[in-house]
Amino acid sequence: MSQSTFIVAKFGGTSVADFDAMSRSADIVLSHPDVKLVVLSASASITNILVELASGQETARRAFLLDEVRRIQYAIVDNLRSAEVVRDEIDRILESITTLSEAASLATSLALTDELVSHGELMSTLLFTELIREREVAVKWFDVRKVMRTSDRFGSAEPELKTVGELATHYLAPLLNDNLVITQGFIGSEEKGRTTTLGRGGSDYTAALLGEALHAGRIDIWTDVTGIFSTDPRVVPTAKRIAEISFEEAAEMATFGAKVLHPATLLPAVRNNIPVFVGSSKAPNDGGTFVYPETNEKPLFRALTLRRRQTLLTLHSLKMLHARGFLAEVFAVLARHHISVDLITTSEVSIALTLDTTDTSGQARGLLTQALLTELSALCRVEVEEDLSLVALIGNQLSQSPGVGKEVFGVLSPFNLRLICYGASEHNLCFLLPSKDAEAAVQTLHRHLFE
Ligand SMILES: Nc1ncnc2c1ncn2[C@@H]1O[C@H](COP(=O)(O)OP(=O)(O)O)[C@@H](O)[C@H]1O
Ligand SMILES: N[C@@H](CC(=O)OP(=O)(O)O)C(=O)O
Repeated sequence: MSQSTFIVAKFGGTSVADFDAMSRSADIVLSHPDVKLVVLSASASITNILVELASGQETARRAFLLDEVRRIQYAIVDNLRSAEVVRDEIDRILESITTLSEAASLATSLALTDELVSHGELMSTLLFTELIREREVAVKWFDVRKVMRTSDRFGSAEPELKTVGELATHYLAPLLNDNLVITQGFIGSEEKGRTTTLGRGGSDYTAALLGEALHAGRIDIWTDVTGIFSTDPRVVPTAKRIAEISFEEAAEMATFGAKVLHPATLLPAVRNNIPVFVGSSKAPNDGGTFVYPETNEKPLFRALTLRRRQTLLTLHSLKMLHARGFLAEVFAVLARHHISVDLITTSEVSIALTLDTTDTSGQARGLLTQALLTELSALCRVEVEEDLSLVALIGNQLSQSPGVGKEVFGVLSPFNLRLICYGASEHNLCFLLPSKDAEAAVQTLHRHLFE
């Protein structure tokens, strides 16, 4: 397969939310003959419902949630011509969801959660495959777990790249010669065959990983916005679309909370120089954003991102004054608990840090276990502050340009900033503030720097 033409197209939850959305997405696929592989998320809201079921629900709530899943998926089935065949398959999956939800109400586990949650992508892909088949196109449904080999870190499994490459070449590549292939984003399987997931929003990552494994020429991410904007258009409706953006800038945006791309999406693209396109399945003719290895334009201020539900840990130790090894001890504890630190500032007697939650549901609470707090408390006094948000200004040469601090922090003077990181990266300047002020801070900064 030629590297220059083959496209992997990924459609997110809103693009397969209902029959009309699926039909629009099918139109996009069929109008792009170079699209050979389609990666889908679960229909919008299905994953959230399955996550809730997996957390263990009492009978009445369970019945309500199961009805909701059935209602959303049946509404699509009912519009298909060969509804009965697909209905049987969807019914089998619904039965499996019911059984697993009952098990989760007795005892939950991350492995069970991944197994249960994977059913969302299994259903959306079955429905979409049938919809494409009705357009008289040679199409195959493919279970991505056959090739997406991951670690057994349920909930945020890491792909095993070499194996994924080998399995994809063996099982998936041959199918692409004569068929359009529809497969699942987000899910994978570990060595023993148990289902895993790549973390919330992980379908973008799947598309990029499969693009890498199969030497795609482009990865198209179809979502509900017409590209990557200067900030989340839901927060600032006047945000401007970015026509072209570099891998580096887009990766910074994704890492710092621009939900439009999963933070890991660009890793495979960067490794293989595969351009990424982001567009809206609701308005496919309105263009979008191209993400390229490099762009000619490198503006000082590129975009603003907002990441909610951040937790700040402040660790106070009098021992730290003129002492050696305190930071090393703290980081050893965090590493033992598989926690990567996101932002950090230090003073003579304290460390303030936030936890990197980008691979999880976006909430730090699960990371801050009692065992971790107990171990840290043995070293220092621990303070935990929640309900904070992280705002990042993404740009180029930020730390080498005079006046950036004055321009940014001057505008932010009405806000109480809890932590500032500036200087470590030339591509970002970030700060924490109470969540209640976060949108206002983004709106104010956007008005000042981008409008
Ligand atoms: N800078 C940004 N540009 C565009 N969209 C953004 C940005 N930051 C956040 N978003 C949000 O990302 C959403 C799309 O991501 P997501 O909801 O995960 O879509 P999908 O379900 O298609 O994967 C948009 O609706 C938008 O609110
Ligand atoms: N369905 C999964 C995976 C995903 O990527 O979804 P979306 O493309 O709708 O963000 C989730 O909700 O996390």
